[in-house]
Amino acid sequence: MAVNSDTNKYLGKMEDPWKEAMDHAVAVARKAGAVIRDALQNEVKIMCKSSSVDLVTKTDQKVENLIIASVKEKFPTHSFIGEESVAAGQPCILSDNPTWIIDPVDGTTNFVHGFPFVAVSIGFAVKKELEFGVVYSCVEDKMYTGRKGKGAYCDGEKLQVSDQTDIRKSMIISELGSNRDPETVSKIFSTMQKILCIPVHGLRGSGTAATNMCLVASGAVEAFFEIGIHCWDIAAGAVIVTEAGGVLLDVDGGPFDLMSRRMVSANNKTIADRIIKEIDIFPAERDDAVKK
Ligand SMILES: O=P(O)(O)OC[C@@]1(O)O[C@H](CO)[C@@H](O)[C@@H]1O
Ligand SMILES: [Mg+2]
Repeated sequence: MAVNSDTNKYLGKMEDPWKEAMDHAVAVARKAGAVIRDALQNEVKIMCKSSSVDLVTKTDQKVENLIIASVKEKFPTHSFIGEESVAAGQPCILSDNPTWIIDPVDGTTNFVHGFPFVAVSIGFAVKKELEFGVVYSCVEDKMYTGRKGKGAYCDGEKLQVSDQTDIRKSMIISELGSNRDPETVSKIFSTMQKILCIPVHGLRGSGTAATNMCLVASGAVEAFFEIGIHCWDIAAGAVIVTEAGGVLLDVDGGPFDLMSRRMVSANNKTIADRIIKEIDIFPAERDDAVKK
């Protein structure tokens, strides 16, 4: 049967209603990454947000504005949750509307120190369900993508999590975070100590949650866990990990909740459950907590 090009277009859209949005995310993430790379050549002026170790720069704000303006022009009805917009007082509520969840510079501390792991992270959710994720690790120039039901890729190569089920042969990645409350820091260290002493092969941290999740998806590490991350750090990575065959759980073993600021992402449930056994949970206010 002959199919004319209009029908093809229609069928194409039916096959993937968010293809255009995802292609746009990849293009704008690449553009944003080039801005970050350029900025790395210059002296960076540092500002602080919630504390002296919660850093932000003009580049974070410039890149977030660039991404939002470019998406708004193409998809004017869509909603946004962006790290710097939330810091400036915008609400952090995930509605049913198509929503872009953006971390313009994941790894700002790395960025200001020239530590070479910085990512642009763009997740996209519809009816509160994540549809695709794009993480551009811009210093390495690696483009990671995940599309619900269609797999995860890095620069066109299909990603697959590690098949390791033995925690003693595993490499784990986590972060120390930016909370310097001594009680919280000691819980983070005690969790890391217990995991190290299982013993695991190694414990790492890249300084960017989005990159950490891509490392789980690539099979370079078996798991990444953290309490204190935000939805913009992990929305894109969540799709990339699950599409590479991995699992996402809450740190208490319950279902993953994007807005809860707690997550274990792993190659499989055996590894995730083993890590969960060692996590000393501490409180972190939800991203969507109603502000008084
Ligand atoms: O502020 P940024 O640079 O976008 O986020 C960086 C980051 O340190 O914040 C999270 C919470 O600690 C970490 O997992 C993540 O790597
Ligand atoms: Mg971040």
